[in-house]
Amino acid sequence: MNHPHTTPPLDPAPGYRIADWEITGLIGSGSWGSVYAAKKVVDGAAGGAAVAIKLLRTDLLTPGQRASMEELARNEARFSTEADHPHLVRTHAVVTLGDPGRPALDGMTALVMDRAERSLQDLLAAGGSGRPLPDAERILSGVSAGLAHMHQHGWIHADLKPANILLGPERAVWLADFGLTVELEGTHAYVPPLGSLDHVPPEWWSERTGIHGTTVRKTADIWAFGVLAHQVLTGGLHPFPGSTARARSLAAQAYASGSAPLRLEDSLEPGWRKLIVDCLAPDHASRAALDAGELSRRVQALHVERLPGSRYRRPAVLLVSGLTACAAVAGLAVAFVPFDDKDAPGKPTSSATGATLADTALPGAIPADSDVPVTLRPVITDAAKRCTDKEVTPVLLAAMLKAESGFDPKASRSATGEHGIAMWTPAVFKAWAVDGDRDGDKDYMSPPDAIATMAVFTCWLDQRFKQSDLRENLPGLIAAGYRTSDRTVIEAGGVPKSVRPYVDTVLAHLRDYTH
Ligand SMILES: Nc1ncnc2c1ncn2[C@@H]1O[C@H](COP(=O)(O)OP(=O)(O)OP(=O)(O)O)[C@@H](O)[C@H]1O
Repeated sequence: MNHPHTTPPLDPAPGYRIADWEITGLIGSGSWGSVYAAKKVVDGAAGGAAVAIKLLRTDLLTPGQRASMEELARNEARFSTEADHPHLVRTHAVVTLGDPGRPALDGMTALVMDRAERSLQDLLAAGGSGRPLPDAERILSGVSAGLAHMHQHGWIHADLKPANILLGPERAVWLADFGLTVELEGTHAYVPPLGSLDHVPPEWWSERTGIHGTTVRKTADIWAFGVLAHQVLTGGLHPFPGSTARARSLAAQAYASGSAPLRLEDSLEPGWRKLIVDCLAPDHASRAALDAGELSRRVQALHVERLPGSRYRRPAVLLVSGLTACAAVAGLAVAFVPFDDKDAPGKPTSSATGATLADTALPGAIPADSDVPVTLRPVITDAAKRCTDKEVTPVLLAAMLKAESGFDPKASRSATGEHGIAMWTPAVFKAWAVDGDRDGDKDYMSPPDAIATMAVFTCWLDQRFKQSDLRENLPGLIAAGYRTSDRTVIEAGGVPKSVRPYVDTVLAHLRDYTH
């Protein structure tokens, strides 16, 4: 952020305890706080899960700065605790320090978060420029999914930049730093006049700053994403020329006013170039055509991951009429696109399995001789691609669907209010719903919607368990979490007794599909 200063660390020494955690060292300092490495205290010693603790300070400030900084601290605490998505950093606790003996710390807010290994900024700083980061598309895919979730809930991040993207264990990608996050009031909200010069949209400079602050709209995040995507795909190059942030922002304003063209790096692939051009539409109105949900869908479609040891590229989740193999399921067409380096798009699908050759090479692919209905196979395979975590595979989803409903799209358990092929309860489905067939609505009785939503939810469960240091028998834990809840499994420290028979059934199906 473009803040007046970076605060000196507060230096709570290693060994200092904050609620159930013990500080082990300083990670770094930002504009209004410092972040410390810490560990959970277990049996009196700091031997538990690793976390990061951000101490938000409001000392060292003039009274004028203090008011807006206190608001930022409140914001950060509020949005951090409400954020609940695999691509938003998770906050375990917000603690107000009570330490009258240390006035510098007394009354300070501490956010206890999942600990990242590095930020995207660190990764960009370490790499040479001109080449995409090794994991560029996967990172952008996570960022766009997190952003879509925020916008869907009416929040604007308002400070999207590489320093605020954290990269965690197990290849996690988290949006972080919710200090400037705001909730929409109608079509816009107000933030204090802060933000990274390199990532604010050109209209930011001409928006009035009133008593509420500066106007910010969702399209500001879309612009910031465009800048960030350009940086990630070119090893750090900003889309606008200039050796200082001020010069680059002037170049962006010249482009927005029509006096200079947009010149993106030649090396960008056409699909990405088009997406970045759309994100960097010169004004709010033209940028508003692209909402974060659509942005995320386009990014997922461009996210083509190379599988180690495979000559195939992982198929993107994409609708391309004319190139698709369609499977009619419950009267709905599900499209899916094979990708291969050498072969032309539209590579034939195997009519026996409904899956592409590339798909059968995917880890966890549904075997040709299984009892999974042929029409469902591409739907399940497609759904599994929504999750980049290796545990969520087509065979795991298939095993769960078999245990849930025996693959019956009309299944229903009225006693528990569970319906459809994935046995969703409508309220839970609503919270996670994905439009799997992209027909404009999300329906738990529609197999593509129900299965895509199952994939996204199981992906989140998988990440929740890994973050809670539950790593053994993840397929079993995922099945248990699906039948109960993430919290029940985490509190039980494994598969709860009540769902053991169900989990055993899922694991038996999984074995059938993998042996
Ligand atoms: N959850 C986390 N896990 C590990 N490191 C973190 C975590 N959150 C922040 N950090 C790191 O701590 C340092 C300080 O972060 P902080 O958010 O306070 O400031 P910043 O983002 O660098 O700057 P500013 O707040 O001014 O934008 C950064 O290096 C950041 O990458």
